[in-house]
Amino acid sequence: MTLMKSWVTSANTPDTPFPLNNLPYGVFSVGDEDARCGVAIGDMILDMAALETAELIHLDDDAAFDLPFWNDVMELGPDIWAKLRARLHEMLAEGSADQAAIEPYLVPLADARLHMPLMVSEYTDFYAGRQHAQNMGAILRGSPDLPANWLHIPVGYNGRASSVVVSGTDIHRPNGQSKAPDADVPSFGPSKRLDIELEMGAIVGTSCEFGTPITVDQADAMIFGYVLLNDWSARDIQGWEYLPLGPFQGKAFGTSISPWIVTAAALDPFRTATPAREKELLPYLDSTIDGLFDIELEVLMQPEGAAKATSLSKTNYSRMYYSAAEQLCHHASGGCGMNSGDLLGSGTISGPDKSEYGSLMELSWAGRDPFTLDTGETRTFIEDNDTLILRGGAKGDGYQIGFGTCEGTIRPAVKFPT
Ligand SMILES: O=C(O)/C=C/C(=O)CC(=O)CC(=O)O
Ligand SMILES: [Ca+2]
Ligand SMILES: [Mg+2]
Repeated sequence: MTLMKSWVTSANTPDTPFPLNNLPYGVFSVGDEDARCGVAIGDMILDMAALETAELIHLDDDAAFDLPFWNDVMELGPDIWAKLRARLHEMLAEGSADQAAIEPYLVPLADARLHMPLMVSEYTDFYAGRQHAQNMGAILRGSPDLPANWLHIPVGYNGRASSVVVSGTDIHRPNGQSKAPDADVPSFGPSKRLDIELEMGAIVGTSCEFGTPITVDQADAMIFGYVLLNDWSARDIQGWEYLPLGPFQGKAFGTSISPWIVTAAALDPFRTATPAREKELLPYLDSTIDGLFDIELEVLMQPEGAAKATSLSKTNYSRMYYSAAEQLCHHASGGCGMNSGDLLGSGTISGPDKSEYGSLMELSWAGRDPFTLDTGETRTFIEDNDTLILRGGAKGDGYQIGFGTCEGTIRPAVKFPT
């Protein structure tokens, strides 16, 4: 696939994250105007609500775009998603007859504030990165051996939708209960081992009914798009609470996502197969599709006052063992209905080498091996006022499908009421 040219000339440069091939969906506002749906193109946002009012685009009998979320469009399903994308391509392509009519509805990205692009109905996080699972086993349980279920089940836990926030939202260091290895009793206070997890988030567009299982191929068709996702993790809280039921408060205080939903359609040229199966999966997890994507990912850290961020690691989404479609199929397999707006975290993405690790827990090996930033400072975990940044994009021939960044700054813990 090569660059599709647009009359929005900033969309034709090789380094823009938002060429005509991409067209990611976000929610934006300018000044004190209401937040509404927009589509990124080059360094501009196409104001979908204004286009709808001007009757230049029409999806449904109800307003679909003068809303601060994309859920109404997501619910309409793949045929309408394809029609919308085709209409956007037609309007924005070089030589389009619509150029003069559309031009007034472009807003500079630099003037806009970006909001959550969807209402997250529920959030589930998986554990599908093999290197990450082996590293966590080695660090926490003394052995890199995978749990007995891991090669058979996309392991996951139910997270919190209420604390999923858009990139740029500050996160307070959580207070919580933990127990130091040499302490007799637990204590309560600000986490001392605050971490990130580099993940992709898959967004469910169409629902499947309570009680109705789906195939992996059906699950894949339900996925509207993908975002970058940081599953902030308080390792000391997690380490004390997680047996026997898994993560709880250690991951409930915040999950950040990038502001643009990159559609499954835009990512289609970058599909890759899941890796060879070490153990054959049970038939309900069979599929005919390539469920992963070749998306290059990077983790960076920027301490307060530093002129630029330090790159900590680089990896690729195609490293995962299970695809989002397999995870969604497994999730629904027992009869659990999946809703439009469901967010599935891929699990932490770590490649085989240390330069590809997707958490500070792994990069500092549980704090034993500090790393050095470009400022000369060292870190094991996150300090107050550090900013953590995830970046990602799929690289085509002379263009890229970018996600924008997923970033957040850690602020000091709030004082607990006494
Ligand atoms: O191995 C463990 O005990 C813990 C693992 C995690 O914290 C990872 C988790 O949230 C799932 C993932 O992101 O892969
Ligand atoms: Ca996680
Ligand atoms: Mg969360």
